[in-house]
Amino acid sequence: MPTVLDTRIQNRFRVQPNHANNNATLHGGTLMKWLDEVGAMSAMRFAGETCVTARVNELDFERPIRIGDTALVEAYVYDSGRTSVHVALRAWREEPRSGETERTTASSFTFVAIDEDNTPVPVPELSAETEEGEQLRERALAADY
Ligand SMILES: CCCCCCCCCCCCCCCC(=O)SCCNC(=O)CCNC(=O)[C@H](O)C(C)(C)COP(=O)(O)OP(=O)(O)OC[C@H]1O[C@@H](n2cnc3c(N)ncnc32)[C@H](O)[C@@H]1OP(=O)(O)O
Repeated sequence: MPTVLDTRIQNRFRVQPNHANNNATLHGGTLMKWLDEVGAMSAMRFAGETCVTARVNELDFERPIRIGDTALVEAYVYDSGRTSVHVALRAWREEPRSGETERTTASSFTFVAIDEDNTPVPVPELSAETEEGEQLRERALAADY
């Protein structure tokens, strides 16, 4: 039975001028793409199957990420259904020299595990196991991803 912490994946992206919007900050669509990529990795680690994005739940752009910052994206599975996988997503801007971070974004995406014919397939049960896993799960269920 996979645990919440087994599914926790972080990735960093260097925010370059070609990622900018007209405000010279990171384009929200680019960030959504990065959230989707890291979220899918987390869902697949949990399911042991290919997963596709079925739904982008609420997505809050709380703070901008500047060009030259590092975008730190974290995903973990906090709930599952028969074939669906619910992934909490958060992003931070990270100052590359100091490592200082500020949370910028919170969301959750729903993925569905599928077979080679694109038919939904069952996923395992999720275990919190540790206190940290339980805290992450509770935070996401309370919608503070
Ligand atoms: C470069 C800069 C440019 C920027 C520009 C912006 C970029 C911004 C990027 C954003 C990122 C977007 C995301 C892209 C990432 C891909 O490109 S992935 C490809 C896009 N996704 C797809 O093509 C999936 C299309 N959908 C499907 O194939 C089918 O609906 C699915 C998901 C396989 C489900 O099949 P189904 O026949 O509906 O299955 P069904 O048995 O009814 O339901 C199965 C389960 O799915 C759940 N489910 C089905 N539909 C949904 C739904 N809509 N919501 C929630 N759950 C659902 C059901 O509740 C059920 O759950 P369980 O009870 O089993 O746990």
